[in-house]
Amino acid sequence: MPSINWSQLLADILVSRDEAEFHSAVVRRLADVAGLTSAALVRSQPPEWIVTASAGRMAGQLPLDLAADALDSGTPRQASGWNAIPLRTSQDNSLPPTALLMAGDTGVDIDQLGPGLAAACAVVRGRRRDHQQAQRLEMLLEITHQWAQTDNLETLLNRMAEAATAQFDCDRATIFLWDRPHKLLVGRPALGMDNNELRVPDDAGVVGRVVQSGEPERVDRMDDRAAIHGAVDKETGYTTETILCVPLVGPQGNTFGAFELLNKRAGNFQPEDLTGLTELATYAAVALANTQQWEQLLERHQLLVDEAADRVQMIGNCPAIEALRSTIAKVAAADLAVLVLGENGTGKEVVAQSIHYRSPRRSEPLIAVNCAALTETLLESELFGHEKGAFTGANESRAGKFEVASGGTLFLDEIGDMSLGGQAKLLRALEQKEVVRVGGHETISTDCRVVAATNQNLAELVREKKFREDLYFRLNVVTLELPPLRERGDDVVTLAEYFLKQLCQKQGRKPPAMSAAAKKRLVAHRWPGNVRELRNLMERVAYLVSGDRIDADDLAFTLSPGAKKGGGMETGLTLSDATHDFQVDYIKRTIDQVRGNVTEAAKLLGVHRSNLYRKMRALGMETDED
Ligand SMILES: Nc1ncnc2c1ncn2[C@@H]1O[C@H](COP(=O)(O)OP(=O)(O)OP(=O)(O)O)[C@@H](O)[C@H]1O
Repeated sequence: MPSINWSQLLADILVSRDEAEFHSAVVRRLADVAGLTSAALVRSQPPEWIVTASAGRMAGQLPLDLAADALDSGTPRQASGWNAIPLRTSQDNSLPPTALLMAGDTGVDIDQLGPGLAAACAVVRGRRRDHQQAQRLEMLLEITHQWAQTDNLETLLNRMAEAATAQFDCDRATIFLWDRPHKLLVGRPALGMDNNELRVPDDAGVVGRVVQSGEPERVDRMDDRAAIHGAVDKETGYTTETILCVPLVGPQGNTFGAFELLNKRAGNFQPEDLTGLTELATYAAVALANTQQWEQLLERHQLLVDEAADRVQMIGNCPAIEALRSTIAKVAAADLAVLVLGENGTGKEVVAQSIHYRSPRRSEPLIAVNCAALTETLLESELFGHEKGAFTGANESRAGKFEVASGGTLFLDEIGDMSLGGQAKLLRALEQKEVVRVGGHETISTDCRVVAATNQNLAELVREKKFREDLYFRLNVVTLELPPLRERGDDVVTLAEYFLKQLCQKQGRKPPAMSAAAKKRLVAHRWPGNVRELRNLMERVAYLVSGDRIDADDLAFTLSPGAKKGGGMETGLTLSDATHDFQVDYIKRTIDQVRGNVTEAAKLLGVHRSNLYRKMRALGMETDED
């Protein structure tokens, strides 16, 4: 009596990697049974039949009607020497409708064979599902990691579509975002559409129903075409045959869009595709929410950048300033190192800001460092950063200005005051585009454009060997020179009126008008403190002059030490103005004498440090406390 070797079939279950392999093993084993001429496994996938495995002599066509009969009735059928046995199991309803067809005198107990094989198929299928599940999770992890690094919505949507078409073996994928106020679903990517974007009413077709109901939907090949919103196919010339669509649900449980797959490459979308896409959509929803927040942040940042850029204005129409403005416009985009020369207070920092905000680096930081204010050791830590414990007081690691300004612009003010040791380190950082934090070992790449400035004659310093020649050439690719204010003619008045307007606006009042005599006096002054001095004067005037007119007498100038060189103190001042000017001048000279050390200056002047600050403020002088 021929019989099936069940122990061999058991071994087949163990070694088969998937159902297809197991089906082949089954029909091979059956063909070995004496008396059997042919065996085949067939699966019904309307409108077609798929022969998943066959063995033996295939005389003529397989009796597929008989197989259909057996599947419909759920019991074995016999006709014209063929047996059709439905593979069904009571435990697993997810088995696709499959039947075993056998020809010849089987002698096999067919009542036992159907449920036995079905159970074995279910085991193989289950194992395959577990394997796929593990693979899917692995892939999901990889995909979501990639998504987490994407901060641009467009790129993210494209990546999601790519990942989904590959994972679900389908032709297209589209992510729809719901524009509720306009009752629209905006789908991207959308091949064949303008801007790669699709706009459909939010109640149209499968995707419309999915967002409205919050429930997934599936359309198979044989389903009613009416379910599909035909207008899009008409426009793109594409034929949609199968669809799988799931809602995108936000963190508050709100549906904000849908994830749609089109045209599974083989057959219809399967239940496991639905599970997989639902899972993928959960992660997609999180990534999309993050990106949108990120984009909002970027937009806000951009607004701040625009605001900061608008505030930088280089006022003045004299030929030198006009020429400077046009050179800045040319060099800003070129990413070249720029050296800005000019006396104190002429606007060197304004030039650095103008360059930065006109350059492609404008959205990145602009960082200013005053090289004169720091000792060599402090400067090194300021520029390159330090690691925790690198020196006494380094309680925490800190990034240096080179790191912070990476991508943006580093403004090195008073570069002429940098020590030779500091210059050597700066040169290395500029050449290698790398820094090492003080007390650290790791090299950190930086990419910042350097704009340096000084009020000293750098070429002279190079000749005197106080400034490195190689650094001078590295910083000095383009030189911009700011003229002193006394050489800018009527720009003094333009600037004075600009500052006055700005300062009065802050106080919420109309700026007072300047008399002709006041303007004349402004133009005649030598302005040793340049634009800064003018600004300070206007600040005082804006606070002290309450009327709507400024006269020459209202302008009590603050003479800085440099003014002496220009011919001494002005005459024609009231005694009170002259006393004021003398005090300002004397304090400034004393502070300069001790290189900016206010405590030392206070000692020389015989006053307490805090009293000196108070006096300076009363005189309208700038203090380093401001
Ligand atoms: N052309 C200008 N238009 C408008 N404001 C200006 C102009 N030039 C200078 N200022 C203003 O004058 C003040 C001093 O300018 P800034 O700090 O740029 O000068 P600086 O040359 O860098 O000075 P220092 O040499 O002391 O560092 C700032 O308040 C600046 O905004």
